[in-house]
Amino acid sequence: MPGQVTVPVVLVTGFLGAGKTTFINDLLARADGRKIASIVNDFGSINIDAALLESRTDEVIGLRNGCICCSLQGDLLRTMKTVLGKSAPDLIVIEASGIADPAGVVQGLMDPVLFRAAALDSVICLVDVEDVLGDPARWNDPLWQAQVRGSDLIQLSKVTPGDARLSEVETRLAAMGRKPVFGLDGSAAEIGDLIGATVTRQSGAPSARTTQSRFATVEWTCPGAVSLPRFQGVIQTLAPKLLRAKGFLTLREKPGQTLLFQMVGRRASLVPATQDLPGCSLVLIGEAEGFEPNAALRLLDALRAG
Ligand SMILES: Nc1nc2c(ncn2[C@@H]2O[C@H](COP(=O)(O)OP(=O)(O)OP(=O)(O)O)[C@@H](O)[C@H]2O)c(=O)[nH]1
Repeated sequence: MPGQVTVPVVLVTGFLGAGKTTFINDLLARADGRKIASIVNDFGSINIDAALLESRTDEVIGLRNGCICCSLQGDLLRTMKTVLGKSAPDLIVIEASGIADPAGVVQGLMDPVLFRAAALDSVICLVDVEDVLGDPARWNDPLWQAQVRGSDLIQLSKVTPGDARLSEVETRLAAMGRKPVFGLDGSAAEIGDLIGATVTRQSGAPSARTTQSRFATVEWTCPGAVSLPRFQGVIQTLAPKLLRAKGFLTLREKPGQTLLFQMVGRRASLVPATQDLPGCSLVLIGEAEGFEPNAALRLLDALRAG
């Protein structure tokens, strides 16, 4: 279309809990008046990431119940067209789920009609330094590798500035051909680092297709409040098999207050949420081999009893 403005698109990828939402929120806080639309793909039907971004972005759309690298590719394209049709943002940021292979998302975004209106500028991958240093097996994880190799830029998260092991992380990422690396000194990539880069892309089949069957997910909601010690007991029981858990909680001990629960590996936090959501809604994810959703649901359901 003559005179059509092409909106830049940034895809944010990275393993479960690597810090994608945190990075996007930080980016939005530094938007300098730019109108940014965010499209967030959570792996479950409860849209936690969309809720976490809502207050910071001009428009946030959650894509649920599937993965945008495969089953939701069509939904992503339709959503992009809707966003472009109604608001003409300055930038579209897409957060892939932590189980997505970015190659599948990139393939969808290369749709020639869409590309004229919204062109993918860069793919940035969040690499959780605590995770790779704490669990060196992550370097050989095929999905993690697909996320790193499928990106143009790397942003490190959970960095302790001055940590002598950072040079090892940098060297290993460089050996995978991944540069530049942001965050070695704790800093974050700017919007200007993410757009305007000319990256040559080729459409092709996604490299890894292990994502859907590899993980098991539990979604649990409860209209009322739960007891904190009993909730902690359930999480402690499940923790060895969990890769990621997140959600909103209401506790009997703190009536009327919504809390945000986050767990990545063995590290958990429970902090006041900025949203006011009644009851509890949680998403738990683990490797299908080892994590039993029905057993987890039974433990969680027992929390309703008091
Ligand atoms: N200390 C520290 N914590 C971080 C950093 N980035 C993220 N976190 C924490 O890590 C947890 C997961 O962060 P998110 O931003 O939700 O991660 P995500 O990649 O969006 O998670 P999924 O979408 O579930 O895959 C949260 O408790 C964050 O507060 C960081 O740079 N430093």
